[in-house]
Amino acid sequence: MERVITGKEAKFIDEVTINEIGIPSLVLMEKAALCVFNELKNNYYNYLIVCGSGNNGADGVALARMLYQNGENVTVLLISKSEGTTEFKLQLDIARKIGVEIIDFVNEDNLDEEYLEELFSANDCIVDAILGIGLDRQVSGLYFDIIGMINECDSDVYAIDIPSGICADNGEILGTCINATVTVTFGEYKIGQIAYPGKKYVGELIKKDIGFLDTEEVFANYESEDLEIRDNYIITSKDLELIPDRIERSNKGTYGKLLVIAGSKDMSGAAFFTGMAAYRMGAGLVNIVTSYENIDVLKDKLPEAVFTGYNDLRDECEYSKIAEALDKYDCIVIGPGISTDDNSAILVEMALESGKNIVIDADAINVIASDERYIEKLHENCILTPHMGEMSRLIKRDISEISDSPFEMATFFRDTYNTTIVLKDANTIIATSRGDNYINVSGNEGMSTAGSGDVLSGIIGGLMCIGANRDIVAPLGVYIHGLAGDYAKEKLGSASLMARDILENISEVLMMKDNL
Ligand SMILES: NC(=O)C1=CN([C@@H]2O[C@H](COP(=O)(O)OP(=O)(O)OC[C@H]3O[C@@H](n4cnc5c(N)ncnc54)[C@H](OP(=O)(O)O)[C@@H]3O)[C@@H](O)[C@H]2O)[C@@H](O)CC1
Ligand SMILES: [K+]
Repeated sequence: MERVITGKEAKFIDEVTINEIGIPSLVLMEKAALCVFNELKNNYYNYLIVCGSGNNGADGVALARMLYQNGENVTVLLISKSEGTTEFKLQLDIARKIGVEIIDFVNEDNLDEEYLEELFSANDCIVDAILGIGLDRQVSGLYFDIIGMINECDSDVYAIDIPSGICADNGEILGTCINATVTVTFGEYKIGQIAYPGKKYVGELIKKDIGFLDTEEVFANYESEDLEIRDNYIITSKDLELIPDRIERSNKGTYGKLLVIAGSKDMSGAAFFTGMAAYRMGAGLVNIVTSYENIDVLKDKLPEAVFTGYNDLRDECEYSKIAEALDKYDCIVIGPGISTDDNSAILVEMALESGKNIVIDADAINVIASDERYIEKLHENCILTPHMGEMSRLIKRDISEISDSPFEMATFFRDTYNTTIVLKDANTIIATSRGDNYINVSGNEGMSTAGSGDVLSGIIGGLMCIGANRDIVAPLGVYIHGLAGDYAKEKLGSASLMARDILENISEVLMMKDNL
């Protein structure tokens, strides 16, 4: 896994590197500018570097100097009214002395909108050095207009560190933002580059090491009074190694027993997808608990499973049959297609009281949302997997409020109920009961299709079942699900992609792990 940091955490790492270790700010800046220069040199005819007057702008001016000294056509456009940081003033002074062409838009009265539009389209590469991680308020006025004009022209746009206007802390767009072709960032990825809506505007994201002190060392050894460090990560393909290996001399008992409580009248598909996904992940034995009428059809589709049927759980004999199964099995998935009737409420209560590792999905979430009694029973071994609608019912907030700040909502829920939550969205946020947060980076738009969520709950259940580390099963499962969807998209395109295709490509992901 790789760390993803907020803008404030990035600033803290800057400060420790500069003030505690003694690496001068200008040395870091020179390296930052050099990294962008190496991406750009000899690739375009004319470069326009649009600069604010913070250190992001200073990076831009340093880059202009490097391009100029490499014999390229480069112009700097200054758009800030303020004098700027010490580094900015110094970079500007050097650039002027060396002979870089500099247009000071704010202080020249004869430059108008038409002039600017011509200037933007005359340059085939525009570099956005307006605002970086120091953005701290809504973008308005001249900055707003200029960002709009840059987005209108056809030139390639390279953003230094982060496209101007995106909040590095959470991906929010503060009024407007640059729509970048490429973003070159320094040190660690920032949340704003990975999380929607910011992610949409980052283009190709390139991360460069410019010599900051190691992040883990900074967070472990230095304290900041006004900064609460959060453990935010992304899962990458290297983490597939965390899927437990098959053992040569083993039997089905080695790979665990999973109870899948899924499906109700007319909803047998959900039980199939969840059970099959768990088997594809390598689960040893899956027992599907479902209403009696589903069993014949499921036996036909998934003969590898065993089945426990029920009709009415107020019947003592049926109740104790489920209680016995709950007792015998290692972990549980509950919810896909179970409906929200009285039987489901009884099943949810029994599952929660078992204290086992449990994935809670779909209608089981709706049952929990319907009565305070259940939400209080959540515990650290639960993984809830709501989509936006289910989350809205769960925490009684509007969907729009949740989708504007999914990160805050997921972490709030985890902090309140000490449970793991997987908030499903274009980039799913996972807040684990251990206190780590993950932003998922795999998957695609084709996966918004019926049954996709059932497959996810089966993958996470399967991972639990084969003994993957409890703290990692949720983010790793979400990543595997997305990757299986990406394999499916490669073969079928996104419009035709169905839940069964995600299922069929789980094995591609596991083979990828074997080839690491
Ligand atoms: N040694 C280092 O530190 C290194 C730093 N590096 C680079 O520095 C960047 C961070 O630099 P930074 O901290 O100076 O902030 P930055 O992003 O330039 O913005 C601050 C300026 O923007 C202004 N401003 C803010 N919001 C605004 C708005 N909505 N609309 C208009 N103006 C707004 C704010 O104005 P003020 O509040 O002063 O009026 C201030 O002038 C980082 O992303 C990386 O590129 C690298 O070189 C590596 C070494
Ligand atoms: K920028």
